[in-house]
Formats: sequence, structure tokens, C-alpha cells
Amino acid sequence: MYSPTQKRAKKQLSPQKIKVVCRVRPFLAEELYDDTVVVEENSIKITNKRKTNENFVYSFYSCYDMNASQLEIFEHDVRPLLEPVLNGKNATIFAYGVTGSGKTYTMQGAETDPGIIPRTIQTLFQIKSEFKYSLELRLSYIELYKEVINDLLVSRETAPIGGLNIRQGSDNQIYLSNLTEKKIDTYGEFKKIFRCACRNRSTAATKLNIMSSRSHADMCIYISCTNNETRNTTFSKLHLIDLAGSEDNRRTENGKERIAESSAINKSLLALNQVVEALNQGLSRIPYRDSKLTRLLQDSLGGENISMMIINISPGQSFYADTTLKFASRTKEIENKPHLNHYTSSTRQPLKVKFEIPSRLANVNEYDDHLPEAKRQRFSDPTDKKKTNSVFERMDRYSYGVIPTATTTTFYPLSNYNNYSTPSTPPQMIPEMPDLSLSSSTTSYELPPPPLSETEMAKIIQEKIETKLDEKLSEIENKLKLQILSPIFRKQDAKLKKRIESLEYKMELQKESRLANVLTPETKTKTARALVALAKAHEQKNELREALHNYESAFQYIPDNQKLGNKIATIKDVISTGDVLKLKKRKRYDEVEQHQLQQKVSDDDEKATPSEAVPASSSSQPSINNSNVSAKDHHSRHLAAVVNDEKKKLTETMILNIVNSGDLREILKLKGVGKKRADVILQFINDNGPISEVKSLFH
Ligand SMILES: Nc1ncnc2c1ncn2[C@@H]1O[C@H](COP(=O)(O)OP(=O)(O)OP(=O)(O)O)[C@@H](O)[C@H]1O
Repeated sequence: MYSPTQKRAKKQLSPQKIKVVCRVRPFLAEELYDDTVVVEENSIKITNKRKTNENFVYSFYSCYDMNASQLEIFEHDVRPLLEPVLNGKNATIFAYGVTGSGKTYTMQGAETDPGIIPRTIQTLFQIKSEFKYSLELRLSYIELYKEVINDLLVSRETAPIGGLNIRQGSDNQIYLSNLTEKKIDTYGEFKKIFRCACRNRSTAATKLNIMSSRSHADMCIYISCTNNETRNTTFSKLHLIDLAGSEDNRRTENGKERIAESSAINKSLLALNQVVEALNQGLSRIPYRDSKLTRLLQDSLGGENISMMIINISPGQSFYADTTLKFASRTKEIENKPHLNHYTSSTRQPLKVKFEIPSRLANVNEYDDHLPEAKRQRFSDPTDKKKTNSVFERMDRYSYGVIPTATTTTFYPLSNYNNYSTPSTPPQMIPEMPDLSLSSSTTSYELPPPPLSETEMAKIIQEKIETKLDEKLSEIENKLKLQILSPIFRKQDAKLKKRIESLEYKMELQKESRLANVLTPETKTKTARALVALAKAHEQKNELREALHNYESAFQYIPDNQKLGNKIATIKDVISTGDVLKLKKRKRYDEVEQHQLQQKVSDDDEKATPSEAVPASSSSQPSINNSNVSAKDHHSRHLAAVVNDEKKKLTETMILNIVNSGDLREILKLKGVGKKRADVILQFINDNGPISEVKSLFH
């Protein structure tokens, strides 16, 4: 079989298109060999199941047959993407295919034969060691299982119930709340983390693949890269995604649970499919919001970012109805590839039924006289590529070369012109056949097939007309989309996007408020405190949108809290005007207000509003006696008190963050927390949710 390394020509990578490569996996021990799927140069040929003398040809940027090694794929198609990534572009590489087609093998690989993910990391460390760039690598690893995002870098027991939430920052980057990011300094360190994360991934046996991955897994490498010559620093993200396998439930004999999984998988793959199509068609509205998978990739798929899709397919007949190639070939269509899922050997040309052939020695012009004027003009124009797209026209030309008389009903495969030597097919006419692209991709035949019956011919005509009609319809549809809808969408796009976002936001808040209605006042206060603590942590990191969201969620639980209301208004104002000073002023005002409040109500922790009460610190405040000190002293003592209070709050927030992260190793580092207490804490969080007060840790 063809070995691709030397023969495959290197092509210029265009960063704005989705590069599509295809890999056929080897036969497994239990599979019988057959040559249904053949790799030839950069195309995949698949024998038509219904008409074995017909091939479907799909072309790709590169194709890898079953002998291709992991190293070869990496060196040829993945390594070239790393340079733009180091120059600050986000990139996505994803493996797509039906279940059992080799996606996980390609992305993860085996211990002895690593796949794209480990090889990428290894190469980045190798680049680092060459000192041209200073690299800092962090990674996160998540899985999307039935539309729930799980963090694979934390153990299942301590992972938040309901998964991680997707957020979009003001910089339009996509974030996941509470996502674990681990800094990695060596390849060995990566291997340890990766092994553990892979074990956390949801897998369950299906009939097609015993170790079938039922989730999409996304390893994201965050790269900070400083060019040591120019001192220029860039930040980028590289997503390496092993998609769950698309599958046909009728074939896998899945149970109820598996069917639910499959539906979620197929739905998200469909959304991905639509995003890829919209991107490649240059539509102004890309439906990223149709699934969590596409939402996650919103800032990395399309635009200036680099994307590569690896189509994995299984060899042989068992996976015939694989729709993956159709998806992939549509992607290529937009890249104007010459070979597009077209019939390669239009073997029997029934045109005679439609058009009368004047004579076997007729020349093109004579024949053209029988065509309508417009058709004749197109026919005589050698640059008109469209003529190859019409069933009738193609049939016309084939029959012209083949059919000897107007009454003959025998048709032969086009590819056989050169070999076929009956007097009725004059060899000198062959060079005049205009459809060269078809003849170049036809299957070669040993013998001409037998003549067709009238019924067969009628069936073929009908089939071809239907296919062409379908193509025409979708062409018109796409044109309409582009010509009519696009300008409207462009105009409405920003407005629509904003509206969708605000609706989503409202829905989340409504959910929160419904929940608040059924809670006891005590639980409401506790929940609000936890949310305020979270909001504060975001605010300290200047993540104002996240902070606002959490403050607003907290407000659903304590709607009478005027101070919280003010806080929300200020943050909204700051976000819309970008005036950070307002926030600082507001903070100072809050601090003074809080201090006054603490003086008045030293023992009323319960009554305090959440933003004041997290964490409770009134008892440790130095007392201030206004009557005994000068105004200056008063002011400096007041400031010292505020600073002290802030420090304490910060420390307590940090402690709470560590504890609520559920990371046992980090919790054990806290002063006064041993193994036993850590276990109690984890159990408590598991039963009651996040802890909102540090003091409750030591009871
Ligand atoms: N290039 C290859 N060389 C050797 N074995 C392979 C290769 N590709 C796949 N396999 C084997 O084929 C089987 C299926 O592969 P894999 O699990 O990677 O499929 P998958 O597409 O990820 O399936 P799913 O979507 O169900 O997770 C595995 O046993 C794997 O080891």
C-alpha cells in the first residue's frame, strides 16, 4: 500500500482555513481484510457499496493509510502549526470520526507509541530547551459528557456537582469558572498528570468499541512565549481535542443510557459541523452557541486562529455508512478542492434517451446544433467549469464519444475509452472529451460492463437528476444565505449576540431566584455570603464581569440588601464606562461605612450584610476613641484598621478558596489542618456545598 511520506507534496498552509487531514486505521484482529477503502496520494477512494464499479473520491490536505506512523502525522501536519502558536495564534486540532475509528489512538496514542498530545508537549519542551524562546506552559484538561463539563485534573469525588460553567470575558476569550490549570515544567510531570486525567475520563463499552470514549476531551495548553531575541511575549491557547465518536444507535445496539449519551454526542457534533460550515462559507453569524462544545471553542475556532481536523476512518466495509467523510468533504468544498465527493466512474451514460445523436462521426459543432443556444455557448467555452456540473451536459458529452448510433442502447465506462476498440468508438475523438477532471479520477476496469436495460437506465437517470437537484437546491440556499441573509445578519449580528447573551444571563438569574424562594432564611444568607466571597475574589483579580455575575446571584438571595444593590450598580457602571476610579472610590466608601458599622454593632455578625460579613472580623478591630485622639491620629488609626481588616479578609478569602477547591494536597498545606481535619472538611463540602466562613473550619 502507498506509503505517504515521500510522495505527499508539502502544501502552503493558509491560517484562516480549516485544514482537513484523513487517517485510516489498521484492521483490528477481529476484522476481515477488504479493500473498500483505499488511500491514494491525498485522496481516499471508497467503493460504492451499491455499484461496485463506482468509487467515491474524497480529497484532503493529507491522507494517511494504515501504515502511517504517529511520528509521520505529527511531523508532517502538527509540528508546522506550532510556530504560529508560538507567535500568539490560538489553535485547535481535533480528531473526528465514528466510534472505534482511531481518534483516541491518534490524539493520545499508546504508552509505547504516543499520539499528538504527548508529542506536542514533548516538542514544546524541546523548543524551550533550545533557548530561542522562553516558554511557560500550563494546562487544563476537561471532558464534555452529556453537555456537562468535567474537570479531568481533579478527582471525580471532589469535582463540583453540575460541572463547570462557561463564561465569556470582556476580552471575548472563553473561560471556565473554577477550572484547574496546572503549570508544567517537565515532560515527566506532564506524563504523570496526563495519565491520571485519562483515568478520570468517562468511558463505557459499546458494541463497536470496548474502550469507547463517550465524552469529548479537550486538553488546552496555555502558552506564554517570550522570544529571547526580540523580547516580545505572546500568549496563546492550543486545544487538542479527542471528540467522542459519532455513532448510529441502530448499529451499536445501545441501551437506554448509551442512547442518551449518543444523542448528546451526535447533537454536539452536528453543532460543530454547522460551525465549521458557517466558518468556511464566511457567514457572518457562526452558531457557536448551539452547543457547549462549540461555545468552548468560540475563541479558538475560526477567524485568525488555526484549526486542523483529523478525520479518522475505519478500513473495510463494516463502517460503510460513515458520514464523517461527507462532513469533511463539505469542509474541503469551501477550500475549492478539485475532487469533491463526486462520482468517479460514470460508467453507463443513458443520454441517448434524452438526446438524439445525429451520427457516430458527428463532431462537437454538429452535436451542439441540437442543444439550446445558452447550453451550446457554455459548452463551447473551455473555461466554463460549470458545465461539468450538469447531469445532462455530462451525459451529452459522454454519449457523444461513446454512442455509435442514435438507436444503440449500449453504454460503456468512460475510463475505458482508451482500451475499448470497437469501430463504433473512434479513438481520435477521445482527446476532445471535455471532462478531464472526471476521467482523471475514474476507476480502472478490466472489462466493459454488460449493456443496460431500459429500467436500469431510467433508474440511473432518476438518481442522477435527484442528486443534481439536491446540489442545485443547496447551492441556491447557500447563495441566498450569503446574498440576502448575510448583510442582514451582519447588521443585526452584534445586536442579536447581545440579546442572546442578556437572555441567557436573565435565565440564570431567574433560576437562582426560584431556588432562593424555597430556601430557609439562614441558608439564603449562607449562600449569599459564599457568592459574595466568590465575587470578591473575582473583583480582586479585576474580573469584573464574573464578579458582577456572582454579586447579582447573591442579590437574588438577599434582595433587601441595599449595600449589595449599590455595589452591583457601581460595578455595572464601571463595566460600561471603564472608569475604574469609581470602583476605588466606592471601595473606600464601603470601608468607612463598614468600619462605622463595626463600631456600632460589634456583636451582630448575623445581621451584617453578606459583603460585610465575609469573613466576620469585627472582634479583632482596634477600638477607636474619637474623643481622646486628634483628627490626624484618628485618621491614621482608622486607615490602619481598614488595612488590617482588608488583609484579614484577603487571607480568609484565600483560605476559603483553597478549602472549597477540594484539592487535598493544598488543604493539607494550611496551618492547623492535618489529614483527619482535611477529611472532615472534604466530607462537609461534599454534603453541604462550599464553606463560607473560616471560623466554621475550626469547630
Ligand atoms: N493507527 C493505529 N494503529 C494501531 N491500532 C489502532 C490505530 N488506530 C486505532 N487503533 C486501535 O483501534 C481501536 C479503536 O481505536 P480508538 O479507541 O482510538 O477509537 P476511537 O475513534 O477513539 O473510538 P471512540 O470514539 O469509541 O472512543 C483501539 O483498539 C486502538 O488501539
